[in-house]
Amino acid sequence: MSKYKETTTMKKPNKSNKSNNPLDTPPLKASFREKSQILALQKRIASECPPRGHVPPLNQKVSFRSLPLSEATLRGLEEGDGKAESATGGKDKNKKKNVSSRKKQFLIMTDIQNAAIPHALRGRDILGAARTGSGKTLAFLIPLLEKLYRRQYTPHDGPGAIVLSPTRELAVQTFQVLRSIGSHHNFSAGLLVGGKKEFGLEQTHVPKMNIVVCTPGRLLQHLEQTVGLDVGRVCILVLDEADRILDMGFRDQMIKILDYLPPGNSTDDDDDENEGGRQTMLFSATQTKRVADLAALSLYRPEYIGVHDKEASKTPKGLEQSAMVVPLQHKLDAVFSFIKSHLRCKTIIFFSSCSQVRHAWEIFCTMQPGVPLMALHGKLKQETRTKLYFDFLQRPHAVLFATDVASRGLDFPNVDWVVQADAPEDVEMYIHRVGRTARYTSGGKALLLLLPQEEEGMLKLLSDAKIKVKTCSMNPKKAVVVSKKAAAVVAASPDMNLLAKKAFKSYLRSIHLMPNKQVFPDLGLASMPTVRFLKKLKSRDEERKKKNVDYKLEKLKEEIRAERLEKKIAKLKGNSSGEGVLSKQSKKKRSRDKSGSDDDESKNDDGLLVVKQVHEWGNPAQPLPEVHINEASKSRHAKKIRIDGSNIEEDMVHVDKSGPTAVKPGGEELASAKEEYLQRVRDRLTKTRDLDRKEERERIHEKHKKKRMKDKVDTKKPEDGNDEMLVTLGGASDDETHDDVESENEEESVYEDSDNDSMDDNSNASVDVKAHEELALAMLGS
Ligand SMILES: Nc1ncnc2c1ncn2[C@@H]1O[C@H](COP(=O)(O)OP(=O)(O)OP(=O)(O)O)[C@@H](O)[C@H]1O
Repeated sequence: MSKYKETTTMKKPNKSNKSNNPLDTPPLKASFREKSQILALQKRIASECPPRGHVPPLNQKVSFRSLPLSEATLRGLEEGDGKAESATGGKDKNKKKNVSSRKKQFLIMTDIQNAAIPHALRGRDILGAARTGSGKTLAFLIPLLEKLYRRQYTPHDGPGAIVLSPTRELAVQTFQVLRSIGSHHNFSAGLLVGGKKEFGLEQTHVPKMNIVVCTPGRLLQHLEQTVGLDVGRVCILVLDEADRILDMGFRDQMIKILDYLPPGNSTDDDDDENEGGRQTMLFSATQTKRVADLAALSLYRPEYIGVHDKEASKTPKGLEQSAMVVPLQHKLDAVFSFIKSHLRCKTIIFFSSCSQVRHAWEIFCTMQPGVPLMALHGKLKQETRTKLYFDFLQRPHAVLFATDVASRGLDFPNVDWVVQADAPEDVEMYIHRVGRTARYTSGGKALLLLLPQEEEGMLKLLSDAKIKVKTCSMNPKKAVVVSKKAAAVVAASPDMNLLAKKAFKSYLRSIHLMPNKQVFPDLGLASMPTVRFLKKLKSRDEERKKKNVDYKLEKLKEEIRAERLEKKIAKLKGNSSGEGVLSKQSKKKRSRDKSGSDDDESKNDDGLLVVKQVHEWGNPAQPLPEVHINEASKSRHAKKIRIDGSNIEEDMVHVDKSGPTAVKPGGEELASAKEEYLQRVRDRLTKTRDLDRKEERERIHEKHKKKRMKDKVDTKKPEDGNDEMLVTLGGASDDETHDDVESENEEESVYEDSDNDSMDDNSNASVDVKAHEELALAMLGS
């Protein structure tokens, strides 16, 4: 595939930045064969182009070969996309041999491609809308490549096309598809996303990139700061997920960016070769008013292509959608129950904020559900984000906790389930989130968790938008309660405690900020009740903590043992009744404690730790199984209680393995026996703790060792040196330039420098996903 070709002849900057003069077009460098192919393509485009406003019927199954496309693009499409390999999780030992057979080939156009590409080839501006997973990426990348090809751009000609993506991951993915289908073109392409430190290095490469795939912020940074960047020849601009670009507050940046670029199409002359101006294409699965605003800013007589507008549903055909009502306090239970009963699935779980994602991920990691857990959100370092993205891409089974940073455009193969733990803020967000599954022709399932308050409003909103959602409820046989364990985890660590509070606050904030108050009613949040709500949860939290500590039970056990011992001692002393060894006061206390525990039990039955009978949460009739707390944590917990002596009664008889100690309450004997006993317990616990710590250290050491080994293989440099931020998509690769590249690659080992944010205990990830590594490397830059 691609070999590097350093573009050494830099074009002089065009100060005006508005070069639209046809005379200013790049000199003709193509071979005679190419020139005649281009002429033939131009003729075909002119004669075969559909009239304005034409949208072909659906399900036409038209082949790419029937379009006036260059041989280079057709070959790229037919050779396909290496991403399909990842579906195996890279576990196939014969991978190298089977690569071509497993590559996803693009032979037949999807509906949006069939409808949009012919108009786009003619140079018309496009406002494209089609369901998620319907192939919009190729619908804009193919015309883009073709335009540069017909205009004979070479790596020396600088930027000719820009693709803007709202998120970094989406930009990476688009870049990946571009490299795959553009592998027979001789264009230079680059990926510019924020969060990387190599801005200076990027600056040297940007002016040489024919195709720039980027996020708006980073592009603007370059437009403003990179000397020598001439965007005067940009003849095609794509805004992927256009509505989101505006959503995210990119609007001002977009206006500035447009100001740098050549003006858009402005002529009615329907001939692309006349170079009327910059062609602009906007794509999204959800067209909103904002996109229309943007269209007004940058599109001229756009062709509106909404291929699924007349369809019964706005979501993919193969998608099964359901919703389940879950009270807030059972949300984690519901999510964990879901994970436990879908261990062999690939699942994305959406939360509304970074801290909620972190919180759920941290808590569930401690419970080791038996499937790799990952967390993707905007507060991670870019390197970590990229690694996670590729890690999840290649895994056959995993759970990804994510914010909406993963809701748009990402095309993870074989996602079985999308769970929305927090309701989306609007229908558009719902559509994009569920659209991470059931992509192209595959099926998928989506589950929406709703608070009782949200149920009515959200379901109405969805049905108004022609989205069919079945309501369902939890099967109690599959439900588990994690509240106790979660409370223990939170109680055990101040960091977790802080995170839990943060997660809850940001959840409240997100609900409070929800624009649609009919769907997200007060929840006690509009004014004062916010505090009430928080208070409520605090007390619940404390309850959970107490229950989890379970010190009363421990105390009771201790007392029973002591009572037995007391009897034995009394027997030895000839006091058969045993009276007086264990004080009446103590007995009273014990019975009080017993009744207290019973009370606690009944409280449990009433609320948090039970779910309703079949299909309902909160019914006291049927207690749910609790999540297994592993032995290590149990013993650690017990130690904690006893080391600080909190559960040891003043006036009690104690016993340990080394033998009974009879003590009289209040006496000197009692004091010294107690002290002795405590000392023994302390010693024993210290020993066990040391042992536990050692084991834990060894476990972590082992985990890091595995990770290091994995990283070592992962970071093997690609043979053809694809870890550049500037790549030539395909074509020429003479020895001279290759040598240059080899030496450059020697310096590049960014990926080696893995951070320690391993998101996943299971580190036996496949190491053989070169295509993805290459992109990760490209993204990380040099
Ligand atoms: N013509 C085609 N033949 C076979 N597979 C295709 C074709 N076009 C696209 N695909 C595949 O369909 C999947 C979805 O494509 P893509 O990511 O472009 O969808 P999208 O419409 O952009 O989705 P979203 O709205 O979520 O961004 C990808 O895996 C892609 O490889």
